[in-house]
Amino acid sequence: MPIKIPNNLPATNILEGENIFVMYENRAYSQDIRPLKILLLNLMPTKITTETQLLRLLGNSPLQVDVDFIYTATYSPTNTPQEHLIKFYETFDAVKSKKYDGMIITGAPVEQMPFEKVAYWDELCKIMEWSKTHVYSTFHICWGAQAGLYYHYGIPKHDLPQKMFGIFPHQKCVIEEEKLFRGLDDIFYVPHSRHTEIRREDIEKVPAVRILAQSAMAGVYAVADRKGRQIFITGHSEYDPLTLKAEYDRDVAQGLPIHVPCNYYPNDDPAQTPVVIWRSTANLLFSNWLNYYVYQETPFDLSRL
Ligand SMILES: CC(=O)SCCNC(=O)CCNC(=O)[C@H](O)C(C)(C)COP(=O)(O)OP(=O)(O)OC[C@H]1O[C@@H](n2cnc3c(N)ncnc32)[C@H](O)[C@@H]1OP(=O)(O)O
Ligand SMILES: N[C@@H](CCO)C(=O)O
Repeated sequence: MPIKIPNNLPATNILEGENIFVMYENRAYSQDIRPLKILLLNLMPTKITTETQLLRLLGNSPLQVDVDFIYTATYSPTNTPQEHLIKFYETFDAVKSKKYDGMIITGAPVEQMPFEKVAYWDELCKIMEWSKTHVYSTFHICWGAQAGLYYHYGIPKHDLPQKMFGIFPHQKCVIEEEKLFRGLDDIFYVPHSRHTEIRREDIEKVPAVRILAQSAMAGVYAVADRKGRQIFITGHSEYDPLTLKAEYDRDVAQGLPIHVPCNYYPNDDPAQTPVVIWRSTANLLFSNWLNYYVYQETPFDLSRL
């Protein structure tokens, strides 16, 4: 939330110089407040787990948030109980006449397929096109980010020689104070779990987007368009303490080539309990997005979007 201070307090200049968000009295008096409308396009096979993880982070805010859930009409999820989808989810057709302050497009375990081979690719393209006129800011996660960068900007994904798997240190790579990372430490940690990557050199060819943060080990982390209406995040800040363990144990049980997740278990020993070093980053990332990129920028009257 912004700090509301008298119009001519000396601290105003100092805080504005640090890019701390200050709201003048006269704007505060005229600011209308209403609940935020967020759409969650859940492409994960673990839909209930993912909903819970994302709602936990969206709930860490004084803002009221109304969430609608959608899944794909052109691909029927096999791992989520039908009753759950019927009770809590809609498809795009049911929501496409509405407008939203924010949308989240999740990851999906389809990154090793060409985009066009994914069963719901055409539907996802329609949703991403619609998001440009019906959503103020869209937050894309992992494969959702790769899909968005490819659809909107033609940026390709590339196979990695081995899975990017573990908790990696990151740094912002823009000079100015970036609102998405406000309050984060100079080095912050994020889980990654993917077989593909997007590359700096491909992104730098597209003037409409810029890289906001990266990791020396895990590569590009955060990309955004110039207005912050599209955010693309390659990691999984929302993951629970034991999500990487579940993925690791699953792959070991199936005899797949998998290494112990980096920086996760004490002494890299899978018998020990992982130590969470990414939770505070996750909470700040989502509350910063909700506050600075959604709440402060979206029109009060969404029909004017
Ligand atoms: C890069 C990222 O975004 S990472 C995010 C993805 N992370 C995860 O999915 C982690 C959790 N997932 C898992 O552990 C596993 O996928 C499991 C255990 C849930 C299921 O694994 P399996 O039984 O081996 O695979 P299964 O054949 O059921 O397909 C898994 C998922 O792949 C996706 N999928 C597979 N083929 C297709 C396809 N042709 N088109 C679209 N989606 C597909 C679906 O999401 C499917 O799950 P769903 O039907 O419930 O939506
Ligand atoms: N995080 C995913 C990667 C596959 O897209 C998994 O381990 O299942």
